[in-house]
Amino acid sequence: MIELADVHRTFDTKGRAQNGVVRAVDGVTLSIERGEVLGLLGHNGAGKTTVVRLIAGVLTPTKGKVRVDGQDPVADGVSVRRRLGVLPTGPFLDLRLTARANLRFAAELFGVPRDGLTERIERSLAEFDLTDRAEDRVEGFSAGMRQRLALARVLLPEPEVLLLDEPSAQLDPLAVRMVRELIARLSREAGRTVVLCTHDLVEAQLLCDRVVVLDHGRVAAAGTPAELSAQLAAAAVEVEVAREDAETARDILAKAVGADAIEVVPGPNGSTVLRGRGLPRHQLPELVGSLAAAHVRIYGVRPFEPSLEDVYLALYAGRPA
Ligand SMILES: Nc1ncnc2c1ncn2[C@@H]1O[C@H](COP(=O)(O)OP(=O)(O)OP(=O)(O)O)[C@@H](O)[C@H]1O
Repeated sequence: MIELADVHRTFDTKGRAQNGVVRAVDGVTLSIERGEVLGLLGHNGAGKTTVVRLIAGVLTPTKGKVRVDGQDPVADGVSVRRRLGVLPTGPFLDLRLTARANLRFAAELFGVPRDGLTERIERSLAEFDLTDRAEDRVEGFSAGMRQRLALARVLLPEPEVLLLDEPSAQLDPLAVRMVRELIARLSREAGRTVVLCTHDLVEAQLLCDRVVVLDHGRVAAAGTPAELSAQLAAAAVEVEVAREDAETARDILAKAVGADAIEVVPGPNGSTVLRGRGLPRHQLPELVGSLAAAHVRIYGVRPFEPSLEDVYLALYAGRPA
């Protein structure tokens, strides 16, 4: 339903970047299915927001094609925007208006039917825990309250596609959980398509069906979190041993995976955890046998499943930000 085909977007700058041109998006091809939650990851300046702005039709590609349900977000802007809910990173609320008035204004702007609108606004205020502050001007709101109101505003017209640029930035842990549950519910129950820009890898792992990692405007990796883990961060084993036996255990593990593939971290209750990358599963019993034969006190042996964070770090290892 959302297609980007070899999309480029450059910006002219006054001399600081190469030849005065920034390649914000540099040949991105990707498609996002209906009902999918797609995570856009990448360092600061990787091109995430630019991709979102291209899908929203706020920017025109320098080259390539963007389509939302077959329509061009720039040429068919009105029709495409009717289906999109965009949460930008910057402020877009009217600070002089109250929370309730901001929602009323948005409803008018997006042509939300008047029938049942008052109830809908009250429900939305309650859902985002803003009922008590509904008559206060937004200029007096904390960053987290503004973000909650911004989300309420985006969701009011019930858009089919949500483009969310860092939705949980600035939120306290409770609000973060609320927003994550909301996103999960919107995709699961309401079948909404969500494009989620985030720096939070736990959030991406939790919510996204698929993630795309951007690096200098290009797709550096794409797939489900599980696929990326399998491709990019080798499976490993974690062995928890008594601290005094860590040296012996390390030598034994090194014979199996090589000294460079071992990471040593403090474990619980004063123990030591040795993480060995790339140990084939069938060698695990032999490893445990060798450790036991050397009288290493073993407190635990577990396979280590790489998280999206490990994938991300593996992907960016040794590269400049
Ligand atoms: N309007 C603009 N004018 C000039 N350069 C721009 C403009 N918008 C984006 N850029 C540049 O394009 C590159 C990509 O920016 P973008 O905002 O898409 O990155 P991002 O991945 O969203 O970063 P962040 O994680 O910091 O939000 C950056 O080098 C940025 O400076």
